[in-house]
Order: sequence, then structure tokens, then C-alpha cells
Amino acid sequence: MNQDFIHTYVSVDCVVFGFDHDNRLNILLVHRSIDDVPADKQRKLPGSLIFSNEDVDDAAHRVLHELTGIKKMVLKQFKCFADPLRASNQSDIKWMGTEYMHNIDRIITVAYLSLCKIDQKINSTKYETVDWHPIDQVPALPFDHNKIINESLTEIRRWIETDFSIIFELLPKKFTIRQLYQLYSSLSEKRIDIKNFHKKISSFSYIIPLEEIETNVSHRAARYYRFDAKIYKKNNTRLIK
Ligand SMILES: O=P(O)(O)OC[C@H]1O[C@@H](O)[C@H](O)[C@@H]1O
Repeated sequence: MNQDFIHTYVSVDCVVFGFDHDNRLNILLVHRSIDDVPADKQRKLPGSLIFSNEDVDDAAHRVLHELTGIKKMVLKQFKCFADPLRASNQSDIKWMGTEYMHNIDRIITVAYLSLCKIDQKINSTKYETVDWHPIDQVPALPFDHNKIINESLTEIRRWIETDFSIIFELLPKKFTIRQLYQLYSSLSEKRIDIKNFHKKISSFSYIIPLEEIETNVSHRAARYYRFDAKIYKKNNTRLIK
């Protein structure tokens, strides 16, 4: 056989989702810094090359920890991106030269999804700038990061249909049914009206009403609820079959 087998670097990239106060899905982006490139064109997904003695999942945990300062975050590996040209852009080669070593122009990356409450304090040990960006306003990014983000959306939707409990990773500890509904609607392709949603949710023993209602709101104050993971585990019910 006269084929060339690849010698390649492997990296991880993490798409971290958050749900903001305007009920929009956001993702976390970081800044790289290469000379001659304007600051607003320097954003990217958080990622890293994998160390030679590191497991790929451990590398993803490391990236998330360096990104947020949070020790334990939900993490799901969803796809490997291996287009031979994904790291061949001149500014990306230049970046890899600045950050790692010269002449890296072939990298296979393993993409991960993660979820973070948007009001959680982000304490990055690695990046000076870590920003939330609404998913529908993500700028043009280096490598194939826009493609990774698009595919991560399909993946998070699939994930919520198989494990509804992951939605609570994105909501504050106490939430209203409207917030839960809006998040579910932005993530699910299945449509459900708010009345039916309310009815369905009230039948779930793992969504617990609290003795607390919203304050300082212009509409009718809504009750807060909390999610009980232990009850959910015992009695896992799909929202829509
Ligand atoms: O994330 P840094 O450390 O900048 O470089 C690794 C990059 O290498 C590429 O495969 C990835 O997409 C990743 O973003």
C-alpha cells in the first residue's frame, strides 16, 4: 500500500451553553491574540491541544476548569472534526505558532458540549476575556468553530429529548414555569403550548413548587419552582413522548 498515514495533533474544543435573562441561548467565547488582527476578530471557542499523557476527556475537563474555575461541569463528547484543511488558514497557523509550536497545520479536534448557569461567576485561570454570546449573534470564528457550534445545537436538542434533566443545569436554582417553558421551546423542535406545558409540569413530582413568588415584575408575579434530581432519578419521565 502506497498511502500516507497522518501524523497529527489532537485538540479538544468546548461549546458551553448558558441561558440568559432575556431567555436567549448563549455560548462562551474566549479571545486569542494575534498581531495585526482586529480585537473583534479574535474570538474563538475555548480549546487546547491534548498533552501526550492526557486522556481526551481529561483534556476537556481541564479546558473547562481553566475557562470557568468551576470544578465539576456537565460534559458530553459529541463529535470529532477532522477535515484535513480545518487548521490550514494562515492566521490559524500563525496562532498555533504563537501558542504552541511552528508549522502545525493539521489538527483533529474532539468537540464537547457543556452547560453552565449564566449567573455563575466565571473565574478563568487561563483567559483574560471570557464572554457570553447569544447563539444567533456568533461572529465569524477561526478554524471550523462556527461549524462546531452549529452541530452542537443539533446535539443539545437531541440530548434534551433523551434526558430532560439536563435542562436544569441551565436554569437558576429557583425558576418560574415560564422560564422553563422558554428554555424548552428554544431547545426543542417539538412544539407544546404553554397551558399544556404547565399541566404536564405540575404532574412531575421532581419539579417542586416553592413558597416564593417573583418580586418587582410588571406582569402577574409567578411562583418559583426547584428541580429535585433525586426524585427525577427514581422516576424519570419524558416531557413529550
Ligand atoms: O484552543 P487553542 O489552545 O487556542 O488551540 C487549539 C485549537 O486547535 C484547534 O484544533 C482547535 O479548534 C482549538 O481551538
